[in-house]
Amino acid sequence: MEPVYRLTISCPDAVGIVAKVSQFLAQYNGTITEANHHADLNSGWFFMRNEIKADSIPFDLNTFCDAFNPIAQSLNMKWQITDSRIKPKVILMVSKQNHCLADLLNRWHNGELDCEICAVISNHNDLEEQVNWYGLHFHHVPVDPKNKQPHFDEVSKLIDQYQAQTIVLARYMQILPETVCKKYEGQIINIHHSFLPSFVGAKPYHQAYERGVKLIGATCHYVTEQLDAGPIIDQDVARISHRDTVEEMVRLGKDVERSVLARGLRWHLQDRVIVHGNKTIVFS
Ligand SMILES: Nc1nc2c(c(=O)[nH]1)N[C@@H](CN(C=O)c1ccc(C(=O)N[C@@H](CCC(=O)O)C(=O)O)cc1)CN2
Repeated sequence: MEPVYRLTISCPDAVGIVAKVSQFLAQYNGTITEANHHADLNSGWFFMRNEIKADSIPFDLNTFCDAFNPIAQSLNMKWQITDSRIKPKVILMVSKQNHCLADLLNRWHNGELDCEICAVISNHNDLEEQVNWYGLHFHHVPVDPKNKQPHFDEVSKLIDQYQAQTIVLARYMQILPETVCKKYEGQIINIHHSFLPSFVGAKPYHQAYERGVKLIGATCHYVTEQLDAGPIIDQDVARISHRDTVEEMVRLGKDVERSVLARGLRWHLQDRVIVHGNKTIVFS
């Protein structure tokens, strides 16, 4: 893949934003290989994502930031620029279900997920052998139902030790405390096994079965302290019928969970997701 810089911008809408950013890049002979914009007329905010050929910019990222800052400040931008050659560090968190973990590990192993998986953390040791097969670190951090805080403290310590920027809850089944959610805001991605906002919380397939739904789904979202209510990155559904037992719904749902989590994570790793309030703009 051609090395690129990924420039993402959010700012109050105004005339000339695209022109000023494009003029800045042209001034330094920057070659734009992908450009996406969105003006949210309801909120009055503007969102941009540019990919720029890394070797077309005559200086490093720190110098780029110094040069771009005056424009960013003049337009009250929230912005970031990353280099596609630097693999994002990812930690996966699981409990007992392995279908999402197995899918992510396989995609990572065959190069579909361009990231560094630093480790897998679990409150159970069921999946240790599967993780070790890939030569990855596995940390079993048990949960004491009477006092969960030591578990969360150890999880936070491991995230910081590995310097992971992204944490993926791949059917990890513990509710993270507000402290953890705030500390890693915008960095924790969850796969919820329903089409949110329907069926929040535990056992959504059982809730759906009792409701008699004709569609089941999965939702990839950022984690906030409010359970299964964070900004949605991606969703999908599958048809079911009265003939399906809840076990069949779970089986059919797993395919949706796997594809939605992989797609949402890939977009996040490519800086294609911008969070604004409790929503996302996804430049897929
Ligand atoms: N703060 C948040 N934590 C978590 C979120 C979230 O959105 N915000 N998503 C969940 C994942 N999840 C559904 O997708 C989910 C996981 C666990 C539970 C739950 O009730 N867990 C029980 C313990 C269950 C057990 O010990 O087996 C609990 O934590 O008390 C509901 C929904 C991940 N965390």
